[in-house]
Amino acid sequence: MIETIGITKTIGEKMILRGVNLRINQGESVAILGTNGAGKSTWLKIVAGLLKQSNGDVLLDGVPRKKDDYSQQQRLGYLGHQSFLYEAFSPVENLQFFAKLYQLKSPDKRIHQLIDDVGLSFFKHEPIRSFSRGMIQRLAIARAILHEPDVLLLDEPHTGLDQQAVSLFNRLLLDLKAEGVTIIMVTHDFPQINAICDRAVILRKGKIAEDECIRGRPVSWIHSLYEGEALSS
Ligand SMILES: Nc1ncnc2c1ncn2[C@@H]1O[C@H](COP(=O)(O)OP(=O)(O)OP(=O)(O)O)[C@@H](O)[C@H]1O
Repeated sequence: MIETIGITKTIGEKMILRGVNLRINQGESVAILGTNGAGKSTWLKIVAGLLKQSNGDVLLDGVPRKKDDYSQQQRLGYLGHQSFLYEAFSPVENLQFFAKLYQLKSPDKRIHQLIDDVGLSFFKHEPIRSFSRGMIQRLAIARAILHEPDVLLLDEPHTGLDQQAVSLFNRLLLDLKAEGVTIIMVTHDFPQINAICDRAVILRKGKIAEDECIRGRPVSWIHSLYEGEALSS
């Protein structure tokens, strides 16, 4: 379970988050929505431990989140706007490097399987510096789930993916969801929200404006919720 209690974030004069209270249970799949600049990525980075909140608490199964807590870090997979990959390395070498960081035992089979799963097996020994944006994103997805986290924090994960990669990735996410992995996805992509998520949280100006179950709802309803209309209709 992930809980953020009264999270605020101020940078300089700017108050980006204004008291975000959110509880997400293990196995939930939640979309975090909001207009540009609403504070979605900032909130996600705080949960990921990449950014420190100004006030408030982040709890992971009731335990305060600490940046250097290795066992907490091990449970989370984060995919942000930066890939964290090394361009001189091939897909295999990149994943071997991260497997070492996560101290995975005998990771080779999983590395090759994941490269296969994201459709990069043909390029697995080529340095990624010549890869397209979508290919990098495919590998970044593999990197984020390499250590089998039970909470996935995804910031606009479908960006740059072609239709085939979107389908591959969604299938992968749905498999993880079926295994009980928590999925928290910042996105503007309504069809993908509809395909993956059961709950939508809408941030407006650094605060939660809506928090609704969207299971079985059409994309148009989620749109209305986003626009602030659904509850009155
Ligand atoms: N390091 C920083 N210094 C100053 N302002 C920042 C910093 N990081 C974020 N901000 C500001 O905080 C606000 C929220 O940013 P954030 O990236 O969290 O928004 P977002 O909801 O993810 O937006 P988008 O949909 O555009 O990705 C923005 O106005 C942004 O300019």
